[in-house]
Order: sequence, then C-alpha cells, then structure tokens
Amino acid sequence: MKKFINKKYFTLSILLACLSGLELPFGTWSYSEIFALITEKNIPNTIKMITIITAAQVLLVVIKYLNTRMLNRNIACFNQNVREYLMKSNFIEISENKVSKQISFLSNDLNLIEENYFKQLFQLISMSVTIVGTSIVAVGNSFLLTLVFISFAIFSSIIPKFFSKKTAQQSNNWSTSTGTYITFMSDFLKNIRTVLNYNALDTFIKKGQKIITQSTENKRLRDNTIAKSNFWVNIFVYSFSFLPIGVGIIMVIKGMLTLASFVAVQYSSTWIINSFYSINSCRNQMSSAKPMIDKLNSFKPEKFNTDVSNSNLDTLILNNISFGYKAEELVLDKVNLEIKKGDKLLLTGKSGQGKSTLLNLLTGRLKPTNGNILINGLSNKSFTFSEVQQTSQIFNDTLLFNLTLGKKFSDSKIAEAIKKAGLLPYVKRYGLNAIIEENGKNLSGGEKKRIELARAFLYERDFLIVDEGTASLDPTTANQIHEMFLNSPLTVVEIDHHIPPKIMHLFDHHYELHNQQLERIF
Ligand SMILES: Nc1ncnc2c1ncn2[C@@H]1O[C@H](COP(=O)(O)OP(=O)(O)OP(=O)(O)O)[C@@H](O)[C@H]1O
Repeated sequence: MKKFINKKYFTLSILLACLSGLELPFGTWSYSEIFALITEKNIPNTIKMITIITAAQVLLVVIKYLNTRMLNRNIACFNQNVREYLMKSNFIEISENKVSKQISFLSNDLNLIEENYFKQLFQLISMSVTIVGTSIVAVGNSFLLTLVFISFAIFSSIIPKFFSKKTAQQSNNWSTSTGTYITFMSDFLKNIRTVLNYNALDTFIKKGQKIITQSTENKRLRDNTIAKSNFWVNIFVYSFSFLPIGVGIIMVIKGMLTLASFVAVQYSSTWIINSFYSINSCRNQMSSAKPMIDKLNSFKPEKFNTDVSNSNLDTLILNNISFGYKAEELVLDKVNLEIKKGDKLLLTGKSGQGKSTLLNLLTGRLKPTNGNILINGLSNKSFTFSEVQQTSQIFNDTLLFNLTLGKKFSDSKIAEAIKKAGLLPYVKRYGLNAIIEENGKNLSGGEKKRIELARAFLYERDFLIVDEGTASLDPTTANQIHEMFLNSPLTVVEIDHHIPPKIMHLFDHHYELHNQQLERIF
C-alpha cells in the first residue's frame, strides 16, 4: 500500500486529521469552562473567554475543511498511483475472458478500498486524537472516574474483533460475486442482439436474477455482519452506560468530586465512548477491505520490454516440442519444424488439434513441456513479430493512432505502410484523423485487417502470424489481403482452413496437425 501513497500529502493528512480530532476535546473543555464562568460571575472574563472559544471553534471548522480537502487529494493520489501501477504490473497479463473481472476490480474493489480503508484510516486517526484529548480533559477533573469510564469503553472495543474474520470473508464473497455479475452483464450487453433474436431474454433475465441476487445477498450478508458487530457493541454500551455514571454520583455524594467535575468527566466520557464506538466501526470497515488490499498487493511490477528493437529472424527451429495444458494430456507430441527467413508457411488441421497452441509456442507465450525452440540457432531467445487474428486489435482513437500506437514515424513511412496494406482508399475518404470507434465498430472487417497489416508494415516486423485472420472476410477481400502479405518479403505463418488454390501456390510450405503430430503436405 505504501508505494501508492504520496508521503508529503499523507503526512499532512495525518496532521490535519489529528488537529480535527481536537474538536471534541475542545468542545468538552469549553463546556466545563462555561460551568466555571457561571460560578465565577465575572462579565469581562466571560466576554473574553466566549470570544476565544468562538475564534477557536472557527479555526477548528477551517481545519476540518482543510482536512477534507487533503483527504480528497490523498485519495486522488492513491487512485492515480494504483491505476498507473496496475498498467505496469502483471495485472495486465490476463486472458480475454478475465477482462470483466479485472474491470470489476478497477471499479468495485478499488472503490471499496477508498471508502472502507482510506477514509476510515483518517477517521480512526482523528478519533484516536479525540480520545486522547478528551481523556486529558477528563483526567484533569477526576482520574479515578475517568479510569472507570475508559475501562468500560475499552472492553466494548474488543467486541468487533469476534466478527472481523467473518466480515473479511463475506467481503471477499461479495467481491467475487460482483465480478461474476460484471462478467455476465458485459457478456449479455455484448451479445444482446443474439439474445433478442432467439427470444432468450427471459432465460437471461432469470439467469441475471440469480447472479444479481448472489451479489446483492453477499453484500447484504457482509453489511449485516458489520451491523451485528455494531449491535453487540451498542447492547453492551447502552446496557452498562449507567454503571460508570452511578459510580460518579456516589463519588459526588461522598464528597470525593465536585458536581462540575462530575459533569465534565461524564460529558468527556460520552465522547470517549462514542469515539471508541466510531473506531470500532472504522476497524470493522477496514477489515472488510482487507481482501481487496491483499488482491491489490498481489499484483507485482512487471518489467515489460518497452523498447522492442526489431530482431532479425533468420531461422526458427522447433526441436522435438511437446506440450500439454494438463500434464497427462499432450496437445503436441515431439513436433519438429524449421522456418527460414521469408518462408510462407500454412498450418491446417481439424478444430482443436492444437494449431493456436503451436503458434503460442512459436511466439513464446507458452513454454514447451519438452524440447526446445532455437531462434537464429540460440535457445531462450525471443523475437519480434506482428499478428493478425480473427478478432482485430483496434483502439478507440484516431486512425493515425491505431497505426502508430502513439510512436513517431515519418509521413513518408506512414504513407508507404498505408499504401502497402491497401488502406489508401479509406484514408483518402476519411483522413488519418478519422475516429475509430470502440472495437472498430465503424470499420469493415477488411479495413480492420488492413489497419493491423499497415501497423505491422510501419513497425517493420519481418515475421507475421495470421491466426484465421481473414476468416471473416469475403473471398475477394481475403484474397487481396493474402496476396499482399504472401507477395511481401515477410516471413509468414498462417492458420487458415479456406485457402483457395489461387492463393495456395503462394505458400512455400503446408503442414497439417493431427494426432499431436505435424505432417508436411508440401
Ligand atoms: N488455455 C487452455 N487451457 C486448457 N486447454 C486449452 C487451452 N487452450 C486450448 N486448450 C485445448 O487445447 C486443445 C488445442 O486447442 P487449440 O486452440 O490450440 O486448437 P486449434 O487447432 O487452434 O483449434 P481451432 O481450429 O478450433 O481454433 C483443445 O483441445 C483445447 O480445448
């Protein structure tokens, strides 16, 4: 957590929270002072004291306001730092089907840390100062009676401890079920046309009801546990609150205490008990945020290679590669393959035979269970490549940004890449600053592929991987795109089931995967 906090603002916040905590002790002192003024019957002194008390009250209001502002600044800093950190950590190393859960973490869980941990932490600091300050006022009047009140308050603060484990567990359940809810909703909204088309709205509403119930129930259960803990504290506090008062009255009757001192101690003690009560509530809420903090701490910084200079790939050799997602189930068994610079290689095979798995091994995303991969004759090397997949990687920004990803390229290079990828008609019509909508909604399938290809040309990646990248296109567009990269100097490895004879001859090699083995067709 420390790394997300700005030390200067945090220290200032602690200071201001401490000063804000003086509000109640000051109120208590003012209250006993008023009693003293009444007995003193000195008008000039009364005017002086009332002026001082009023000025100090105004100062405390200003401090409270500054405290809130500093807390807001701290929260802004925390949010900024966490979000920036997550973008540089293994938080972003996720598979596509986990995206909604991560988004849920960014909204729901981080919000919970802010509300239930951060704000409560400063509240706790304020309250602690309140307790210390008010205790000093109280002790100044009667040590013994204050001791009775404080012992009573401390005992009440132990009660929430019995509930903290359950609260943390239920918070965790709530976070998980909210993640499930967000996954369900994003799935539902993304595919709403299919749902409506097949009259499946009722089933989805029923499914949604269950998921919503789970999430709202889990939140209710957690809040109930917090309420139950507070309930037992209340029961204790209110059942026995007259006990110390009784002790105080006996002390006054016995002449051990003046009435004014008793009133001061009793008044201070009410605040002390209330502050203890608030501290308990803060701690309860803070423990409910613990699972989210643990989750946040589990994301470790990742050193991503940000300066990927293009590697020159001469040969890529798979040497007796075996791989299985589960140890007992091999997807690939002792596969051998050699790819040379400029090769155009087609990989086919029935669905589920392991074609995508093989590509992921080639690119280093998966590590082989056995065997090794030699890049330019060396193992443990990586290389740069570009990809065109069935689902295009398009960003909600300008066309130019989609091509350059924010890096500087000369105008002539950009123009050349656009021309090579066959994007010129689009650029002529809409310009480089055309806004591309989320997921490339305002683009045709072919335009999306051309953008990805232009990006690859611009970055001068000499190794292109196409995983059913043209499967969704009409044959003419698919052929045009094929001709473009198969007639280029790029090294190409492609998975495709529907290669027409006209295109087939542009490949140098054709391999087929079946029964965990790679068979060379030509
Ligand atoms: N992340 C994963 N975890 C576990 N098993 C997986 C995973 N990804 C794929 N598989 C399994 O590995 C096998 C090969 O999958 P792969 O996606 O490589 O096949 P494919 O030949 O590309 O299929 P398709 O042509 O249908 O895309 C399949 O049985 C699949 O269920």
